[in-house]
Amino acid sequence: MGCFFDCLMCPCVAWVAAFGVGIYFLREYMQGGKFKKYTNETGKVVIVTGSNTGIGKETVLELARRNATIYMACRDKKRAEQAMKEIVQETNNKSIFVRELDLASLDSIRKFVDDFKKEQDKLHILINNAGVMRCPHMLTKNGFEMQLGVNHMGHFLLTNLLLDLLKKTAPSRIVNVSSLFHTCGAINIDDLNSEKSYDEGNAYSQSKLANVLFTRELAKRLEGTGVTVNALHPGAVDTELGRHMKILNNLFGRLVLKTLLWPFMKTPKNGAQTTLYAALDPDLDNVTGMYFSDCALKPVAPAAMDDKTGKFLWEESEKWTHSKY
Ligand SMILES: NC(=O)c1ccc[n+]([C@@H]2O[C@H](COP(=O)([O-])OP(=O)(O)OC[C@H]3O[C@@H](n4cnc5c(N)ncnc54)[C@H](O)[C@@H]3O)[C@@H](O)[C@H]2O)c1
Repeated sequence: MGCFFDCLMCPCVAWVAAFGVGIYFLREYMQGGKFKKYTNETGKVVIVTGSNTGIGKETVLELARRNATIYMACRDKKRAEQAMKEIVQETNNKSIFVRELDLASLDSIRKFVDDFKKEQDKLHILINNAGVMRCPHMLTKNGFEMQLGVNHMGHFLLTNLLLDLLKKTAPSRIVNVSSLFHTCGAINIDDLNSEKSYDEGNAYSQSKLANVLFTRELAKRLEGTGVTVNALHPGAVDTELGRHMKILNNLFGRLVLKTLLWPFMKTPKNGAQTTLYAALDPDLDNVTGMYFSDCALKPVAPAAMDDKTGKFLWEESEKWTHSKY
C-alpha cells in the first residue's frame, strides 16, 4: 500500500497526469470553441437514422434538449430503446420515439415511411446519419454492396419517399452525413455494385462521395420548394464506426490506436455539432446543395462537382430502388 502511495507521489506520475489533463482541456477547447448555441426548437418533427449510437445518439440528445419531437429510425430496436430511455431521463423530453428501420432492406424502408405517415403529417428535419464503414464484402437484402446500399441507396429511397411531407412542412431541411473520405472516392461507373472487384476502403469512399453528389442533385430538383438539403463531414469522431476494421478487433490494436489518436478525435457530442448546425442554424434557411465541416462551409472534392456523374448516380439509384422521382 505504502509503495502504491510512493508511486503516486513520484514526480513522473504527476507530470504524466498533468500532461493528460492539459491535453484533455486543450482538445475540448479546440473542438468546443467552434460551436454555436441554438435556442429551443419547439414543435419541430425530426427523423434521425442510425441514432442508437455515436453521432446519431448525441444528435438526438441535443435535439431533445431543444424540445423537438424525434423519431429514432434504427435497425437495432433494443439498443435504440435503451438509448431513448437514457435520453428521456436526461432531458425529460417524452416526445422521442423508436421506429425500426433497416436501410439494407427496401421493404423495411417502405414500411418505415408508411407507418411514419400514419402517425405524423409533418416532417421539418430529416437527418440521414446511419452509416457502415469498411465492412467485408456483404450484400443488402436487395443485393446491393452493403456500404453503397446502406449509406447511399437506402437513404436515397428514404428521402424520396418522405419528400411530399418535407415539401408540405416547408421550410424544412435534409441533412446528409457524409465524410471527408468523399475526397478519396470515385463513382465506379462500370462496376457501381463492386461485382468485379471489392475494396472496403474504396467502397466506403464511393458511398460518401455518393452522399455529396446526391445532395447537390437533389438540391437542384428541390429549387423553389422551401426544402433545403446539405451534406457534411462530422470530423474524426470517437464512435463504433470502425467496428469492421481488423486493427480495432484485438484489444492491443484498439488500445494503441485509440491512445495515439485520442487527442485528435472528437467526442460524439462535439462530432454532432456540424449536424446540429446544418439542421438548426437560422443563417442556413436558404442555403442548399452545400457541404459543411466544423460548422462552416467547406469546398467539396472535384469529383463531387461533376453533374454528369450526379445524374448517372440518380438514374441508377432510381433503377436500383424501383422508384422514379
Ligand atoms: N466517426 C467518424 O469519425 C466519422 C467520420 C466521418 C463520417 N462519419 C459518418 O457519421 C455517420 C455516423 O457514424 P458514427 O461515427 O456515429 O458511427 P456509429 O457506428 O456509432 O453509428 C452508425 C449508426 O448507423 C447504424 N446503421 C448501420 N447500418 C444500418 C442499417 N442497415 N440500417 C439502419 N441503421 C444502420 C448503426 O446501427 C449505428 O447506429 C456515418 O454516416 C459515418 O459514415 C463518421
